[in-house]
Amino acid sequence: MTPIRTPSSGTTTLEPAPAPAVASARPAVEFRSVVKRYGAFTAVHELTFSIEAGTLVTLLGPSGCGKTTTLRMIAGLEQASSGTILIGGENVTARSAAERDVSMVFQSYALFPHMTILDNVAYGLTVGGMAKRAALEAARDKLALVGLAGLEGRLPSELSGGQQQRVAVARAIVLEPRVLLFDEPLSNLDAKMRRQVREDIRQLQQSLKLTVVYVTHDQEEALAVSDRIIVMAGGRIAQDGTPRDLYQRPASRFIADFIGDANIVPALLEGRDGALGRVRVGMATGMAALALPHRDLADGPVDLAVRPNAIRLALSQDPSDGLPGRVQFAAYLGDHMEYEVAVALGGREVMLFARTPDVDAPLSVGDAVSVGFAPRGVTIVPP
Ligand SMILES: Nc1ncnc2c1ncn2[C@@H]1O[C@H](COP(=O)(O)OP(=O)(O)OP(=O)(O)O)[C@@H](O)[C@H]1O
Repeated sequence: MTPIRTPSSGTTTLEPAPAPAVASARPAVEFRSVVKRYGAFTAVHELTFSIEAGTLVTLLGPSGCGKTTTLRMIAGLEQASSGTILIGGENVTARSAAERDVSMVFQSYALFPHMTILDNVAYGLTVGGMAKRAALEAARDKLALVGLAGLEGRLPSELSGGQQQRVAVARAIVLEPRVLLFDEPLSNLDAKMRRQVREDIRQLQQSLKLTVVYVTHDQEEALAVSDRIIVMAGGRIAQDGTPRDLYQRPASRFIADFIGDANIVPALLEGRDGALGRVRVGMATGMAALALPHRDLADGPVDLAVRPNAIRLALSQDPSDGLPGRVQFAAYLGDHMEYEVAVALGGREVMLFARTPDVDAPLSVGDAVSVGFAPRGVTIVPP
């Protein structure tokens, strides 16, 4: 019998253990038109997605978009108002948290303060009926796996935040759940530890082929750890794709701006050749047309998402060199410069945010510049 323990649901005994969270043909998690209402308020609208076993999928979005509610519905800590939730192909919609064979790692770690970390990790196994000795052995193995060999006898208070987070991960994986859930696991760590722990989580997930659903509001973290990202906004999916899809082919202005910074620049799509469209920026200038995927949009005004590092700045007032602009702000950041440059576009002044590697010959506030775009890092965004 396999126990599953979520700090808010207590410890319960489950059905005989199915296979651990390794890859299989069926989706590990499937949502079919799942809705969550709180009274008259709909927090999650008709959500449909599936998560392949052995992958790490992130639910990403701004505060209040419904990602935690979605994660908690996978865990069984919230019940869906309607729709169907499947885990490993089984309909678990009506099952409690204890009956779903999932494990959740919480922001707060939720370790037992009076127990050694070895006992913390072994706890769920012994409660589930495993002999103490075997449970301690399995716990020791998992602690070694997360890099904590030698510290088994310590209390949680004798560990750093990053180490406590690893204990929480060991405690979750020792149960060999079908799906491992992470709720903003790095939010209590400082910037340096965040990077380290996120790399550890990703490596562990890949080496054990774990199925992980991961919630964060931090787009960089999502890009760094995920096989796939489901971006949510207002309780709906705004885009579902690989990190590369989201960055290179954002489905909307919202995604372009949320995944990496983007300048939204008005432009004109004026013809096409195969998949590429001819795009003109700043009609009154000599800037050459860009050849960009037209994404099946009609000719006419379009928005471009221009990444800050795709902006090229040169000291020049010649309009044939690019769009005329003026530096409004400059900051030195060690390995790159950041600028804000005002350009006149589409009859209004647009402020562009640029990042350039040239720290040795920086531009100054007030400099007249010509602004060009490197095609890599520029994409047409659907309205
Ligand atoms: N128990 C509840 N009762 C009423 N409304 C709730 C409840 N739980 C969540 N909500 C609402 O549902 C919406 C989605 O909440 P959720 O916690 O899923 O968002 P989130 O994207 O995880 O945000 P955050 O990053 O701030 O945690 C929010 O508007 C929230 O106020």
